[in-house]
Amino acid sequence: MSTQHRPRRSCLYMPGANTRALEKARDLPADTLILDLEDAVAPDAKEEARAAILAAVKAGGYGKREIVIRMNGLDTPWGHDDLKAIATSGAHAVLAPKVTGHRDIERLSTLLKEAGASDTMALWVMIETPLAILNIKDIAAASIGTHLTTFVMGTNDLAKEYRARMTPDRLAFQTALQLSIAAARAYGLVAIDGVYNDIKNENGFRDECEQGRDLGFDGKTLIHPSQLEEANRIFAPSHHDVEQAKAVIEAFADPANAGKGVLKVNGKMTELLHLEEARRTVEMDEAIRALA
Ligand SMILES: CC(C)(COP(=O)(O)OP(=O)(O)OC[C@H]1O[C@@H](n2cnc3c(N)ncnc32)[C@H](O)[C@@H]1OP(=O)(O)O)[C@@H](O)C(=O)NCCC(=O)NCCSC(=O)C[C@H](O)C(=O)O
Ligand SMILES: [Mg+2]
Repeated sequence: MSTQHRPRRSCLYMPGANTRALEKARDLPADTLILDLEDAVAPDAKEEARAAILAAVKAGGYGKREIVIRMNGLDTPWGHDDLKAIATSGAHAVLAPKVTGHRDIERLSTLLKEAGASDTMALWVMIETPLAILNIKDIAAASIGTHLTTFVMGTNDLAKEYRARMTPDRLAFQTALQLSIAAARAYGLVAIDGVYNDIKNENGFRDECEQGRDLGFDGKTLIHPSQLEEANRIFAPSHHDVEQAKAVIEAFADPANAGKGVLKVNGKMTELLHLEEARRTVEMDEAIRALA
C-alpha cells in the first residue's frame, strides 16, 4: 500500500503511560494508532511510558494498523532518547511536536538516520505553533530528501498560542488549516486534522469531521474510541462517491469517447482531471476494504 493511498481516516492517540489503552488498541477499528510520549504523559512518567510503548510495539498484535509514536520535543530532557528509541522500534513513523521551520525537519531527519532508522520510517510533524503556520511552505518543501511525509494539526496548542477560542466553525484556525492543506498538497504530503476535545458531543464531533473532510484532510486525530466509527465513515468515500468514480472511469475507457477531454457522466460535466480524482477514490475504497 503506498503512503498516499493508505487510509488514515481515524488516528487515535493514547497516552503511553496507559497500558490498558495500549492493550485495548489491538482490537479497535483505528487506521492509525498514535502512542503518545508528549502532552498526555506527566514528566515523572516519561521514561516508564517510553518503555511501555517500546514493549507494546515489540510484542505486536496491532494487525494492519499503522503505528506512530509521538516523541517529546528535542528541547526537552526526553526528546533525544525518545527519537533514538523510536528509530529502531518497529513503528511506522515518529511524530515530532511543535516544529517551527525547515531546519527542524532537516535536524529530525538527520538524527533519525544517525539512530539507524530505515529509509521507510516516516517523519510526521505537528503543525501547532504560530511560526509553523508562517513557515508552512518551507516546512513542506523540506520533505524533499528527508523522512517527512505527514502534517498533523495541533489545534489545542494553536488555540493556546493564538489566545483564540475553539468555536464550532473553527474561525480562528481556518487560515492555519487551509494553509497547511495547501502546503501539504503542493509537496505531496498527507494532512490529518486536529482533535475534538468534547468527547460526549456527538453532533459537534460529526460537524467538525465533515468540515475537516470538506477542507481536504485525509483523516482526523482522535482521543477516544467512541470517535472511531464516525471518523471512519465520514473520511471514507461514500457508496455514491465510489459509484460515480467508477462511472467516470468507465466513461473515459469507452472507445466511443476516445480522444474526448470532456464528457457528461450522470448529468455532470466531467474532465480528465476528474478521471484522476475518480481513480484515487476507487483506490482508497479498495485500500479501506483491504483493511477488513
Ligand atoms: C480523555 C481520556 C483520559 C478519558 O479516559 P477515560 O475516562 O478512561 O474514558 P472512558 O472511561 O470513557 O474509557 C472507556 C474505555 O476506553 C478506553 N480508552 C479511553 N480512551 C482511549 C484511547 N485514547 N485509546 C484507547 N483506549 C481508550 C478506556 O481504557 C476504557 O476501556 P475499558 O477499561 O475497556 O472500559 C482518554 O480517553 C484519553 O486518555 N484519551 C487520549 C488523550 C491523549 O492521548 N491526549 C494527547 C493527544 S491530543 C493532543 O495532544 C492534541 C495536540 O497536540 C494539540 O495541540 O491539539
Ligand atoms: Mg499539541
